[in-house]
This record gives sequence, structure tokens and C-alpha cells, in this order.
Amino acid sequence: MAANSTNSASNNDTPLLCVQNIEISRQEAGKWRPVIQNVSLELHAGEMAALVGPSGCGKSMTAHALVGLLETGLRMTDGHIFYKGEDISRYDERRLQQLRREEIALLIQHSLSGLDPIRTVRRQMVETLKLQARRSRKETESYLCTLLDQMGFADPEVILDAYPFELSGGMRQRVLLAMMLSTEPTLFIADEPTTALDALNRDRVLALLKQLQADFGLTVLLISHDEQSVRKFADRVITMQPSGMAPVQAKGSVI
Ligand SMILES: Nc1ncnc2c1ncn2[C@@H]1O[C@H](COP(=O)(O)OP(=O)(O)OP(=O)(O)O)[C@@H](O)[C@H]1O
Repeated sequence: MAANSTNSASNNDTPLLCVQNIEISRQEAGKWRPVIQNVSLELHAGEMAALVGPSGCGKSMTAHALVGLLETGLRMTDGHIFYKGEDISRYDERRLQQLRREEIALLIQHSLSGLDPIRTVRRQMVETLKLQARRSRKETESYLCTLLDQMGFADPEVILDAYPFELSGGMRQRVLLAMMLSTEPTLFIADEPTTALDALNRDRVLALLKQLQADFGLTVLLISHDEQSVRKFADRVITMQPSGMAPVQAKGSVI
């Protein structure tokens, strides 16, 4: 199952994120048995990388491990995860929560259920920003309208007043993306962020992430099985094999 590890785009900076030979195991009859092994990758500040690979190779599990959100019954049994040079794989839950709130946002796959059906988009988005307390109510509303506008909504005020059940799957996906980006994370990990979208909105969302990357130095890890569409936007494509990670491939190269 073990495989070789990736390296990063050639520069000498300390990577923002460095995953070193992680192994994730599940508990089976009282023993920990590896599900994925030897996963290594690096992300540099300000880049947009895509993590691609066949279904079941472990992309989502890796993403969850990065922010300490492995499902019950799964555990990281080997390796290290360094973020800004600190080994976050040794963090306790309190520090992981802080990391997720302030630094690393993970958009999980099939996360549309993450929106509360009985609260308006406005209430949920304002709630997400509440802990930051950096803006007045008026500034918050205007900021949210700008974000929704960037997400391609012609009338953001209407969206803010809507309940999730009044929106299509694609609209909810874009609202969720806006909500996650509203906290201005340093690193945004998006697991299949465009699955519910048509081609136009898929490209729009990926282009927006690209723009945020350029404008604010957002670092993005896009996880996708749709290599063709992410390749158009990613600076770098990292291919994950069922047995682990293959060497990093530069944009445009043949894998
Ligand atoms: N909770 C779990 N317990 C045990 N094994 C799991 C669990 N979740 C996933 N797996 C297994 O771990 C492996 C990796 O799954 P994962 O969902 O990370 O793959 P993926 O590359 O993201 O696939 P996809 O592109 O289909 O989302 C698969 O073999 C899967 O069956």
C-alpha cells in the first residue's frame, strides 16, 4: 500500500503546509489497520494546488486529517502535519478548533446539509462572522453582499433573505462557499466544491477562488476527481494514487 511522496514546486520558502508520510487507520477487532499510508504533500503560501486521484484513494480522508476532523473510528497512526512550521497533528481539540476558526477552512464534500434549513442565509452568514467582531452590522451586511455578488448572485439581498430550501443545489453551494470564505482563512481546502454546479457556475466559482488567491494571497487546495476542470485554474496538480502520492506534476503536463 505504501507509495512514494510528493515534493513541492521548486522554491526554498518554508511551506505553509507540509504533510509528512501520514498514515490513517481504522479500528478493526481492537486493532488499528491502515486505510491510507505514506501520504505526503506540500503547499506553499499563495498557491492554488489541486489534489486529484481516483475515487477511494483517500483524498477526503487526507483533507479531514489536516484539520483534525477524522470520523469516529479513524485515527492518524503515523506521520506529521506541519502548518506554518508547527506540528498541528499533535494539537488538542481546543487548538484544532481555533485553527479551523482562524486559519484553515475546510469545505467538506456533500456539505449542502451544512446549511440550516430553518434559518435565513443572512442569519447564518452573520452568525459565522460573529466571533470575529471586526465589523459593524452595516459593514457586515455590505461585506456579505459583495461576497455574494462575487459568487455570481445578481441580487444578493434576495439571497440573504432566503431560506436554504428556497435555493437550488447550485445556489446553496455558492452560498456555502461565500460563508466559508467570509472568515478570510489563510488556507482554504475545498473538497469537491463544484459538484452541484453546472459548467458556468463551476468555472465561475473556480475563477473566484483564483481571484481571491491573487488578490488576497489565499492559499487553496482543491480536491477533485474532475481533473480537467481544476487543471484550468490550479497552479499545480498533485496526483494521489490508491497507494499514496505520486510526484507533483506541473500545470499542463501529462500525468
Ligand atoms: N469512516 C471510514 N471508515 C473506514 N474506511 C473509510 C471511512 N471513510 C472512508 N473509508 C475508506 O477510505 C478510503 C479513502 O476514502 P476517501 O473518501 O478519502 O476517498 P476519496 O479519494 O476522497 O474518494 P472520492 O473521490 O470518491 O470522494 C476508501 O477506501 C474508503 O472506502
